[in-house]
Amino acid sequence: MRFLSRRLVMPNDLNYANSLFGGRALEWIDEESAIYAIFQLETNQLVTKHIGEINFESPAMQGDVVEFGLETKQVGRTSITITCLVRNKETKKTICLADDIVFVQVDRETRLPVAHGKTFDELQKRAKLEMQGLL
Ligand SMILES: CCCCCCCCCCCCCCCC(=O)SCCNC(=O)CCNC(=O)[C@H](O)C(C)(C)COP(=O)(O)OP(=O)(O)OC[C@H]1O[C@@H](n2cnc3c(N)ncnc32)[C@H](O)[C@@H]1OP(=O)(O)O
Repeated sequence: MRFLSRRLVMPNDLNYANSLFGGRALEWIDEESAIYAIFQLETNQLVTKHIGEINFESPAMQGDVVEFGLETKQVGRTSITITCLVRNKETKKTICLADDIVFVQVDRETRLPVAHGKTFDELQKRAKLEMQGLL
């Protein structure tokens, strides 16, 4: 899993209990995962199809920096399934885990699913090269 992005928890992100609002965390997860999926599949014609179970494990407080770990779990014909882990940058404590986030490539005109032409192995190979700084 690669931690590619960070955000600062600001006053506007808090719930009545002064911790990070769950809805804001979901918004960030959707956005971070979409950006990751766009670069994995090399297309921006993606829609969020499904967000599976999300487990909120510990709160984030105002002033905390949270980081987003992203990983490709599965690659289908038109879809990609992503895991997103949000954790506290400093303590590394897990804030929440979204295990099944599915994006589908759709045709610009018809908005129906279309094949993206990528495979899991291909994406894994590319990720390895990126981690070695070769891409
Ligand atoms: C260079 C930088 C540029 C930056 C510039 C960025 C600008 C560009 C930003 C774009 C960023 C996008 C991020 C926006 C995120 C939203 O906010 S999108 C808005 C919310 N989402 C929607 O409105 C989608 C509404 N849903 C739909 O339109 C239709 O359901 C869909 C997506 C076309 C799919 O239709 P469908 O009949 O379910 O299709 P179907 O063929 O049955 O399934 C398609 C695939 O989904 C899978 N699937 C279907 N149902 C499920 C399910 N329940 N669970 C799991 N998988 C499922 C199927 O297994 C299949 O996968 P494959 O086997 O083909 O890989």
